[in-house]
Amino acid sequence: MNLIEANDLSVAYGGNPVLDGVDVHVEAGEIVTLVGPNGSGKSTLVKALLGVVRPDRGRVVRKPGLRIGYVPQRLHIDPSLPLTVARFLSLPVRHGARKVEKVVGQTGIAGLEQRQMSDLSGGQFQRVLLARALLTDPELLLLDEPTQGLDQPGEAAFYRLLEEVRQALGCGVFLVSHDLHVVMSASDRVICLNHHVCCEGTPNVVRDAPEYRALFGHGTQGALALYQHDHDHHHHDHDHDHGDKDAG
Ligand SMILES: Nc1ncnc2c1ncn2[C@@H]1O[C@H](COP(=O)(O)OP(=O)(O)OP(=O)(O)O)[C@@H](O)[C@H]1O
Repeated sequence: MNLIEANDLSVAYGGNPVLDGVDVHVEAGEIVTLVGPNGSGKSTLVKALLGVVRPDRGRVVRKPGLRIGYVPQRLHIDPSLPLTVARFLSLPVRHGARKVEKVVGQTGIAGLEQRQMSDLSGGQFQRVLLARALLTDPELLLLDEPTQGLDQPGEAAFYRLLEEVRQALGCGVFLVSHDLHVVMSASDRVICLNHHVCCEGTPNVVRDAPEYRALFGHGTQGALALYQHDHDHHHHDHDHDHGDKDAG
């Protein structure tokens, strides 16, 4: 059963169509990545899934009682406002100490609890946002460009963390990325959006799809290879086919 699905979803702002007949779904335990150029409607789709944007046509169906953990695209915290990580994690709802400790461990932010939010690095900040989203035991994590502003190793580390969380919780993950980089191969499914769904499938299928190439060109292949290489401890030569297929 799908955790969430959008059926024939259309949204227009002031007569400008932003989403046009979009169908997407997320099942339990899968990581689905939404890619698309700037302004293609990715955040609008996330907001529609969250229920904060009302569609003009179509509808969003959630599994009854679905618990969603949301990690926003950005969150500005006034640096003059004293706010420790521990306090931030207790907003808007205070959770039990054991629960907090578990999530803090899961997201690798132990030791940061008494630090000011405004003093955190970009990668630490994103992990804290993820930790807060995890405190509600989400069945679905919705993340809108969670690695914005991180360098490529930071981004790769964040996606590995997401994979671990998915494994540990069995939750579905729906995340937005506009730059692709390392994200694609961490996904079970990639959906390429440009107001409508241009193409979707496994990372490799989408990477090779003409609709995707038309939008993004060929520039991301290197990044995809880099990520795969990163996970592949047996081979250090990734310039060539390993030839395994020809064996026998
Ligand atoms: N509340 C709003 N009122 C009017 N126009 C809006 C509103 N929200 C978004 N838009 C417009 O809708 C279009 C899609 O915006 P959206 O934020 O969904 O795109 P995106 O794919 O997430 O973009 P980016 O990659 O730049 O974050 C843009 O042209 C944007 O200016």
